[in-house]
Amino acid sequence: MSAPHEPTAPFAKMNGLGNEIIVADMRGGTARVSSGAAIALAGDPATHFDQIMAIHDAETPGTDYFIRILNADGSAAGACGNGMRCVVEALAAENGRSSFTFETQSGILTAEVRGDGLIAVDMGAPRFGWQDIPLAEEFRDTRAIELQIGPIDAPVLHSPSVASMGNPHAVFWVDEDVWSYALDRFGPLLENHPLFPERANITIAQVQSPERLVIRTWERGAGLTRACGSAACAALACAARTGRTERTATVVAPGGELLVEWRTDDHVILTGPAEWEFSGRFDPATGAWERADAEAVAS
Ligand SMILES: N[C@@H](CCC[C@H](N)C(=O)O)C(=O)O
Repeated sequence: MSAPHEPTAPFAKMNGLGNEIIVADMRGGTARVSSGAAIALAGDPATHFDQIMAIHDAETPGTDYFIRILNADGSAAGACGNGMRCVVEALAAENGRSSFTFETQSGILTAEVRGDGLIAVDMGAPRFGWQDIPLAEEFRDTRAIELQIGPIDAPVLHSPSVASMGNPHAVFWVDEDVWSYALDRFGPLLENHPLFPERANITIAQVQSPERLVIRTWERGAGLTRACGSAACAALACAARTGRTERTATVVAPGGELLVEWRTDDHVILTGPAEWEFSGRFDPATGAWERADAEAVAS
């Protein structure tokens, strides 16, 4: 670990159901976390993360903070449900508040700490138009688009539903156990398929009952993760839209269970836990970092 250059910013290493998150406190200044810093932190096993959630001062009246989201490859993301829960957990520990209004690249969203300690994030409305996702060509019906992988006459995965939750998602429906698919091999090919001009998060989903979905996700810019909140929301919305499930279901990811509700007002509510691991300070330009003392706990 190299010595950070000044000025440094506080961060907390956290996780949302095993989705590895760094919450970076960038308030009170104009500095941003650079792509290079993100790549450096992701490449260090001690700080490896799937997303950085950078908390900035609010830009729009009526909002509390602006959240910038970076993937492990340094690219920007419009949404991160598990990361938003980590942000809420960190802010609630700091100021005792239980509800927040955030602005992100994809719009305004609200979140609250529930009485049982779980955190509910209003992820907004799913969008299904082909330009919204976006797709490179017109598909009038995005409940099942023409896309497959594997032998042409016996595809391994095919006909995904697609949706935007502020970020692009493709959901492939499977009958077999989700662990029987080589998502580490197919994920990168599908993420970068020419049909997705902004790449896409790739999920395989097995419907176990109208109230239970099992998913695995290859995340755009991060690879295989133990949970992806926006993918859980996209999978539930696509499942309900195609009559596969009810509008409320438990979505099971490798890291555990999330509750997803697609309300009648079109908003998707994602509920689950968030966990603090350790805190430190880092240089947002380079990613050089140091751990806080054992006594200096969550930021
Ligand atoms: N882990 C996230 C999604 C992260 C963003 C994604 N990789 C993208 O680039 O769109 C979640 O919990 O939603």
